[in-house]
Amino acid sequence: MSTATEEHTHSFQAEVRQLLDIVIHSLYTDKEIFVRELVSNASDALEKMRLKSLTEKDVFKADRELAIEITTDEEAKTLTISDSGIGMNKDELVENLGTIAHSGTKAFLEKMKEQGDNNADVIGQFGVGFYSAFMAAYKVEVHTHSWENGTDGHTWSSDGATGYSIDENSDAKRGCSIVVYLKDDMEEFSQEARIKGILEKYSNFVSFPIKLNGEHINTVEALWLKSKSEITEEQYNEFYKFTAHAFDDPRYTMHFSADAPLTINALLFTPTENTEQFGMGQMEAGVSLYCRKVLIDAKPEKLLPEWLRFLRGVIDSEDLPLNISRESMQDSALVQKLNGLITKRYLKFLEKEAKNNSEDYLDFYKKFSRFLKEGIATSYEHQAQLAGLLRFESSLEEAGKLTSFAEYIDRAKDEQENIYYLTGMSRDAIESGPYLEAFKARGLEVCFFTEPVDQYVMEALPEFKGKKLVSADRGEIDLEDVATEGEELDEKSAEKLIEFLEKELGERVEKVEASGRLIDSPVAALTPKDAPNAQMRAMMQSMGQDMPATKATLEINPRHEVIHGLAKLVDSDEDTAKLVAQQLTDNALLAAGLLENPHQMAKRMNQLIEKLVK
Ligand SMILES: Nc1ncnc2c1ncn2[C@@H]1O[C@H](COP(=O)(O)OP(=O)(O)OP(=O)(O)O)[C@@H](O)[C@H]1O
Repeated sequence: MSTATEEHTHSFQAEVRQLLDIVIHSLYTDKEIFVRELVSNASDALEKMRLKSLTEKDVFKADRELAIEITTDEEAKTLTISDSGIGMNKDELVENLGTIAHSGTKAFLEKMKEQGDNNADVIGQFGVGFYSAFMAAYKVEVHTHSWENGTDGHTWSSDGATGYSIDENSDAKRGCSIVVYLKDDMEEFSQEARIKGILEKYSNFVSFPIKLNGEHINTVEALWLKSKSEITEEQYNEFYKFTAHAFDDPRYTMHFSADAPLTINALLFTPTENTEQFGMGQMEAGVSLYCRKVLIDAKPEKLLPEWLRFLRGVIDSEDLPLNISRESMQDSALVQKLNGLITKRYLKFLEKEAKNNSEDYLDFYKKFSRFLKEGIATSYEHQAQLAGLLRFESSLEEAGKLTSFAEYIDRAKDEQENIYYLTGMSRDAIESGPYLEAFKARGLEVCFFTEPVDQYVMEALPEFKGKKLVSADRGEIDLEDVATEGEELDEKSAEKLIEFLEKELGERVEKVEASGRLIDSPVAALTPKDAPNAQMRAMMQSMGQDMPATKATLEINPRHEVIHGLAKLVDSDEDTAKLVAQQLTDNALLAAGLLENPHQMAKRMNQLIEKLVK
């Protein structure tokens, strides 16, 4: 049927060869998924065609019906899936079916490499799209003509080994016709009944007619418009996998309708896996916008906030004008309103899940907390709800146990006005730092935040339910004195010591103070109000930003033996006192992550040791 005029052979990109090797040799036990992949691609190509025809006048064979035609041929052992969608020109064939454009597939390969032989699990989490056809095929042909008038038709053909050929094909119709030449043990896919059984699962989600050997087999149904009681879990799962090209089951399925203030039918899926965690690029928005069953935009970017890009599914609103253009839609007040309403509703859903199924929620949180935190740092509107969804370790809970701000408030005394937290590299790092002891001694709980992004997140979050969020390394926190062991340095000696320290330390610190907050440490450096703290500084510096030096307040512990000793040393041996003062300051700045020039420290240490051993 095709007329080959000139033949071109091409090699697959190395990654494609690698991928095909995995697809052909190891693979999914579930062989039939390749049918789903091809039908799903056909459906996408048809949607793109429908949208294109709204704006493009010059379409090749514009009157061709938008449909999918599937034929089985038991004798020839072939399965053919044809669509009248947008098709591909030659460059697009090379780009789409010769390289790996999809960043997810690259991540898939990486993950396969990491896991070695044990890859069945990994495969379950990723799609390999079109290439999955080679699970069943010894050869695949794609006959295609792009929607663009004036371009040529082509046939792409490959055995899935090293490369493919592209020939001109003047008979190619608009769209794609994919012929799968089945391997001997895959002949079942050339039987009509087998294919019919497979298509039953999702053919009704396709909004175009599907014909199997000439017979129309689907009734287009908008699952999201049906009532929950009519839908089985399997239907929800199939719908998710089909429309989102997903390979996991949805973790949460949220299906609701509302009449006021807008008429909405929404079906939102939260995936089981966060593919960004596997080092994939940023996900694209994945909730489609419909108006009365008609697709307006498959991936509208502003329908939901960017930090909800992991959601999949459909939002259908009758209030949208059908003829709205995609560009003006993005910025319309209506879409903004939808955005706000649905985000609130979804966060409420998460709140409920967190309360009723806390184990499952924690699993979700471990994989998806990054998105919630991104939300706190970037959207003021939903901050309060998002803050309630945060989970973290704290000084009053054992290691590994996560808690929330609400639980913190329950445990705190009524009169406590602040929620205290510390950020650091790990729980260990925070616990061995100088800041926690003062809070511990006073029975005050401190939340631990140990991810690098937490610094940004906490800086962006001023309060929770009326309690101020305060970093425990801040100088301005007024902690009441607690009775502790050790005699306090008398007032006169303390004043004298402070005067000595301020003179000796000069520009290195903002000021020196005696405080009641310290328990086990002789000194601590406290970050002044409004100055970026250590983690923030490190982050800004790693991004190439110049940071002015932060001058800390040096607090001394007048009950500590080292301070008593230093006070005496000022009178008896001023040189050594100076060395000790500088060294204590270095120690405090080091613990605070504020030490700019550590080389001096080693030199001074040596001087001190010298004095000690003499
Ligand atoms: N029937 C088709 N009509 C037109 N273009 C197609 C068709 N099938 C595939 N393509 C093109 O080939 C590309 C690669 O397809 P493939 O199934 O490998 O990945 P994908 O659909 O982009 O990603 P995924 O399936 O992982 O979501 C598609 O993005 C699309 O541009």
